[in-house]
Amino acid sequence: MKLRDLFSDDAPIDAQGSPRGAADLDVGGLAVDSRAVKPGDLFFALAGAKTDGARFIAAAIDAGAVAVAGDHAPDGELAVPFVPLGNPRRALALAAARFYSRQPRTIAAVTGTSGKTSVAAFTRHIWQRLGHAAASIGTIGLVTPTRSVYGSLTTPDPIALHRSLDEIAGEGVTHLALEASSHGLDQFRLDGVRVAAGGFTNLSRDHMDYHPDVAHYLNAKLRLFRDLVIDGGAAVISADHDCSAQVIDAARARGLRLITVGRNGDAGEGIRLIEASIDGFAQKLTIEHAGRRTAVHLPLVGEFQIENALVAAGLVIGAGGDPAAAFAALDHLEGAPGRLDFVGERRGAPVFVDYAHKPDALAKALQALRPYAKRKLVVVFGAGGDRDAGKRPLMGAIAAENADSIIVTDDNPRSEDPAAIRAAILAAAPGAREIGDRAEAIRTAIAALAPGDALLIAGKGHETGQIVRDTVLPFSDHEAAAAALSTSAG
Ligand SMILES: CC(=O)N[C@H]1[C@@H](OP(=O)(O)OP(=O)(O)OC[C@H]2O[C@@H](n3ccc(=O)[nH]c3=O)[C@H](O)[C@@H]2O)O[C@H](CO)[C@@H](O)[C@@H]1O[C@H](C)C(=O)N[C@@H](C)C(=O)N[C@H](CCC(=O)O)C(=O)O
Ligand SMILES: Nc1ncnc2c1ncn2[C@@H]1O[C@H](COP(=O)(O)OP(=O)(O)OP(=O)(O)O)[C@@H](O)[C@H]1O
Ligand SMILES: N[C@H](CCC[C@H](N)C(=O)O)C(=O)O
Ligand SMILES: [Mg+2]
Repeated sequence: MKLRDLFSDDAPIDAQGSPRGAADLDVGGLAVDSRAVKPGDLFFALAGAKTDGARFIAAAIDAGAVAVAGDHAPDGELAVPFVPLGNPRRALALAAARFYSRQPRTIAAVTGTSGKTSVAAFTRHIWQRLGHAAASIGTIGLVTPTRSVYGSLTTPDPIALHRSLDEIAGEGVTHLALEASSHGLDQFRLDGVRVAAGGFTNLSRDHMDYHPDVAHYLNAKLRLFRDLVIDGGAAVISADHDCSAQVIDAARARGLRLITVGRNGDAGEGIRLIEASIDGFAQKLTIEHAGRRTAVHLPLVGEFQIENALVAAGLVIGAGGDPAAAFAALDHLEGAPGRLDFVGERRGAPVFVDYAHKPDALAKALQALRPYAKRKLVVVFGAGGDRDAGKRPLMGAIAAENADSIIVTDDNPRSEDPAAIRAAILAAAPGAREIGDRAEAIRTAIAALAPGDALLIAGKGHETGQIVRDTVLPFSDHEAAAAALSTSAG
């Protein structure tokens, strides 16, 4: 592709010392990491959290970059043309969208502190039931009708993202549900994606190691509605939270089609939850949309899954799906792997694996399981190293308040001292036990289960490794629980 075709008119590529004719240069690929540059690539030098890509321009050119783009030209002469950009991350995403030009024709994206992975999976399930070739991209990777590929980021970087969109569109995927993380939105990773419907679940404390304050965190999420959903698109917003009004205002300001969901959802355009009750490991709901009531049998544990299911149904409707068919599909939803996943029972006490690794999620997961614990509600959890340290005592206090028995263990200590992470949680959870080895913590918890108890193993969900320093040790809560369940007598 020609260099000129990667940029829109607001990126004047012939300016600032670029040699004449640079616009006609053939670009073979895009790169943001000098170590990944291939001959013929355009290298984007991005200022980052840890270092500045401008430091690696020489390395990128040595590796074969035919042009460089960035917000400031480096000192001295460059052997290749330089493209000056006001917002290089956004320009990168838009260039990636031009370079990898195909996208599934219907794309929905969901943001919020908790529930994104679940909503993306549910949206994919509903579309599939409606007969579409549907995929999802997020924390659990890329899932299409034919394959599943694990990815390390919730919202992939723009080059990987647009490459995937182009690839799956080529494979016939017509519908895609995407997770929009606050990092992804803040770093413009999703710009250039044609989002027909945006969803919002909720907002609570997370990522305070990245965002300077909650307002910044919310503003990053609001970019989905302010900047990304296409004109005339839909905004599907859970209406039951303090922050809901701000999200609704942002969507209104854009003139998006508003679909509010939940107990405060609009019973006309939106989806109002009229009533909900637990039915074993499922829930019975009555919802109202367009003045019509529908009974739903949601085959999932956890009140929070109602919010996720309604946002997913709203996204399907907002992207043009038939409401009655979308609601009928809710009776067949499957939870995303590792989200309040029932993995077995000992002496009649159910054991669940869940991905709650932040305060509100832990509270919601424990509250969701309370009805299943006639006797003790037991929780095994830890907190990640090199992540927001402020959430550790909050999670300790939430466990103390919502569980009857607590084992604090390790969850990806990364470069930190695992004992110090545990100590920060334990300080707020008096009486909790400390067992650093996660497999042993799970074994101990399962061995002690008695009839009437319920166990929540929280924090790792679908993960398959324990990150200790630079090493990822194979570890799965599912496997650890299965092993403990099979060896525990009774
Ligand atoms: C803090 C953060 O979000 N960093 C993201 C950011 O990296 P960065 O630009 O800040 O990286 P940097 O290390 O400072 O380097 C600056 C630039 O120099 C370049 N470089 C660096 C070294 C070199 O030798 N050559 C070179 O060219 C880098 O490629 C980069 O372009 O941009 C990169 C490209 O898009 C991302 O891969 C990277 O995600 C890192 C790996 C990450 O761990 N991110 C996590 C925190 C994240 O994004 N999580 C969210 C949320 C998950 C959730 O909600 O739970 C997610 O969407 O996954
Ligand atoms: N709507 C919700 N409200 C509160 N808590 C929720 C909600 N949905 C899920 N959770 C909790 O959050 C955990 C993570 O859920 P999920 O993976 O769907 O969210 P996510 O937003 O993708 O999270 P992450 O940003 O960590 O990928 C669940 O295991 C559960 O404990
Ligand atoms: N995307 C999240 C996942 C956290 C999962 C938890 N197991 C941990 O390691 O803290 C993060 O990287 O912060
Ligand atoms: Mg997720």
